[in-house]
Amino acid sequence: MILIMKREIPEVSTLTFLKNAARIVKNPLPFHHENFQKHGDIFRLNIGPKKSVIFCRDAEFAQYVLQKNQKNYIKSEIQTKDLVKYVGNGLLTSNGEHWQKQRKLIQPAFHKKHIANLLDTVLEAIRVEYVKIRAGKTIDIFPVFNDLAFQTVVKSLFSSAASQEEINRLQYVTEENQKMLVKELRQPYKRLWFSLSGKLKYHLKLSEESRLILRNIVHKRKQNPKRYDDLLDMLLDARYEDGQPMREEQLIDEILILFVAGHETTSNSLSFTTQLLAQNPQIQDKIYSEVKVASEATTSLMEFVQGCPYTQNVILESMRLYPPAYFMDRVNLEEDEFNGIKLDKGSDLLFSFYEIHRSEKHWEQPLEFNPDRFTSEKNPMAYFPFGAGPRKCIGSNFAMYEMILAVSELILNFKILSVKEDIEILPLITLKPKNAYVEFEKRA
Ligand code: HEM
Repeated sequence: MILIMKREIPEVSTLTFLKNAARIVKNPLPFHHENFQKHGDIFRLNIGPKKSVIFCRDAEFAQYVLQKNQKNYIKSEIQTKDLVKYVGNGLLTSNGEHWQKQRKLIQPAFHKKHIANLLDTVLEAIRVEYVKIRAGKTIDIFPVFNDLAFQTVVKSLFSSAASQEEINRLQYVTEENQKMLVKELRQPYKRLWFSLSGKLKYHLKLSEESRLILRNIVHKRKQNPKRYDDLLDMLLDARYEDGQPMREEQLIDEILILFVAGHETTSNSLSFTTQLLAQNPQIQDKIYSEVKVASEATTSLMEFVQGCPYTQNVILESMRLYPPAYFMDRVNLEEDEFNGIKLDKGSDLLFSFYEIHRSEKHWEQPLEFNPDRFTSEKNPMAYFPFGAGPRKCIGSNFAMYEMILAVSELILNFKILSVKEDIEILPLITLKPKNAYVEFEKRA
């Protein structure tokens, strides 16, 4: 019989939390790091009377919660209540039976064989955005990738059914509402003011406007006998076990969710990757050689992306150091215990993927950018860029193929030059880049 010792969770007091509040609002990661260094891989942060969050950077514990005992863990209200009012109740924002039903229905649309049909559209969208890149000028690369990632999701969903004006408006609303959500989460004491001042109402109206645009696109598609084999066709074809299709408002919720989930994460990751490449010209050369060979040796884009393992490892390594989804929260439905740590029912858990991905326990020289570490696949257990378990990112293959196409197309056409030493981060709902300045030199 293995005897497991009971372990108390070290506590960080409310006073310490309040003393550090200003720097936590600016960037919570150094505060988290200091506490992990002081207390170990788990600590409880008291944030008010009877309110605390348990912070973890234990990969095994994360696997336990997200995979082994996932039935006992649900998402917190940030995603299932706060985000719902803007994007509705779909994959990212629901729990329990409703989530399960939607996941089963939507999963097949993201199968590799369907994504293969979308890759030409994705590459076309990438090329349109890269026309904006001017060689010899210092630019912040984030806005380019931000537009690229939005265009890619919209065009994969609707082919050419949405006008550029509609796409721009959908992007504007998605981004404005995400900014508003950040304000609500970071400044909860202003919630009453947001409501009284009409700010909240304005943002809910924006959501309604998006829904109207999407309803029109869906109606037109339903009347059009032509097949496009885009994501919208897949979602319209999908049937629940009882043979019924998705209700129209549910379909619109899911589309809004794909905008939110698929756009900022990808643009963050591409921005960080580009900055890391700017600092590592020898890695750009290796990508260039691989991509040149793959583009000559393959006949489809699916073959091409699968023929670029080094480029893929560069992106994986970039997401290790800068995971766009840098934390994940869960709440336990019933009391639980893991390795002697007792969790009361309803505990708020927050796993820091940023810390797990940089932990010396799991990674050799963790702060070094070394794509080759993924060749040996030594540490898959401590790597969570797309989450884990049944709620793992449904768009992970789509995102990887899109990013391989984006990086390879960039390197085929340009050398990326470094213009600043450090890579700045802005940890909001996702881990965003800040001042992502680089320069480009056109390849001959
Ligand atoms: C680099 C790009 C991406 C990253 C790092 C990323 C990361 C993640 C993570 C960590 C989760 C799990 C959240 C949780 O369990 O709490 C997730 C879920 C999700 N992602 Fe992604 N994602 C990316 C791109 C995409 C794309 C391109 C799409 C769609 C086009 C997408 C759609 C979704 C959806 C719908 C969910 C919810 C799945 C569910 O709960 O069943 N993601 N993503």
